[in-house]
Amino acid sequence: MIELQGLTKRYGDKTAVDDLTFTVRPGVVTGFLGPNGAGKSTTMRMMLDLDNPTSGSIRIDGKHYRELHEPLKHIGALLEAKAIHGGRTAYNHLLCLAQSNRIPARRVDEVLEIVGLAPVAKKRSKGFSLGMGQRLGIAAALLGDPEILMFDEPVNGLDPEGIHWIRNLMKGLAAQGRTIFVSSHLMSEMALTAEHLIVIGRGKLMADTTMADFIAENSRSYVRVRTPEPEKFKDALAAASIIAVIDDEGAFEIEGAESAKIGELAARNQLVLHELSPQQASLEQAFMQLTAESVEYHAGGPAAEAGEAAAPAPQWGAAWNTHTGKEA
Ligand SMILES: Nc1ncnc2c1ncn2[C@@H]1O[C@H](COP(=O)(O)OP(=O)(O)OP(=O)(O)O)[C@@H](O)[C@H]1O
Repeated sequence: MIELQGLTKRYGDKTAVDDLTFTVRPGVVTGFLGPNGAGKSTTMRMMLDLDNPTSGSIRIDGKHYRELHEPLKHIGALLEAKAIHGGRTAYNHLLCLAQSNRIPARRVDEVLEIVGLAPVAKKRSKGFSLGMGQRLGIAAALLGDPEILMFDEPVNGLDPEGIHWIRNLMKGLAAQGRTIFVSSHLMSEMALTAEHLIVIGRGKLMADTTMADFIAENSRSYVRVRTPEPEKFKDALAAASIIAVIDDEGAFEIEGAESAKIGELAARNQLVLHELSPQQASLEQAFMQLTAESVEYHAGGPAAEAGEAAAPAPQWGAAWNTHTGKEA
């Protein structure tokens, strides 16, 4: 479980993360959404102790990251596949991580098997494709067999097979009772993967709810009807006091009535229907609706704010030795 309480991060007078309070629970995939610049990466970096909050706190299974004894055994993360030292073989890369966290070497073979890299374990990661690099990053995240896993944009640049694989991996890990927290810009992918959603905009919490409720609450649902007898259908609707609007294609859009009721109404009036379909917005439409106001830079809008030079970021994992060394 990951618990955020009043988490705030300011860079000068810019508030990147603004008083975030939420809990990421085990057993489900929780999606982390927000427009560009909303503060997702900053939040994830603070969760991994790569950045200090200005105020507020983060608890990983009840403890601060620094209090975790061998953090890799509690929380694993895929931030950027590029962080891998290209000169090493996949096996050696993982072995170094394992050794610095006192994880037995046999676990390296296990994770290579899980991510499907066993056949190329002795190859240098320099020659790896993007998909192989992602798999290696995931192998590193799984190394300590942690109960909590975080993935920042895990499917970026992957082919459909790779996307499918990561989706099933995350769902499988959640089904084992682990806590899975994942950010992605690909709404259609998120809709297939996540059961719960945390949505932020301009650093603030905008939604903390199930996927189904998020879509229902932030979009319009209606029944779409096409008929070759629109005038008669209009009369039938009017007689039943049902209000409809007609779209550009001449189809009826009816809110507040179930499709069964509309179908029965048409049957009673002996009307032919060519379409009778309940319409539910996609996650993307619901997301756009909710976050329209909080998008930092619209297309064609103002350029990035001046003076926002981002400091080079420490890599996650760089401090593993220090932490375990200090507290071992
Ligand atoms: N080191 C830094 N110094 C100054 N400003 C920063 C720094 N890091 C992030 N910011 C600013 O904080 C805000 C949040 O950035 P962050 O990268 O966390 O957003 P994000 O939701 O991950 O965006 P994206 O989806 O584009 O990756 C942005 O306005 C960004 O410019």
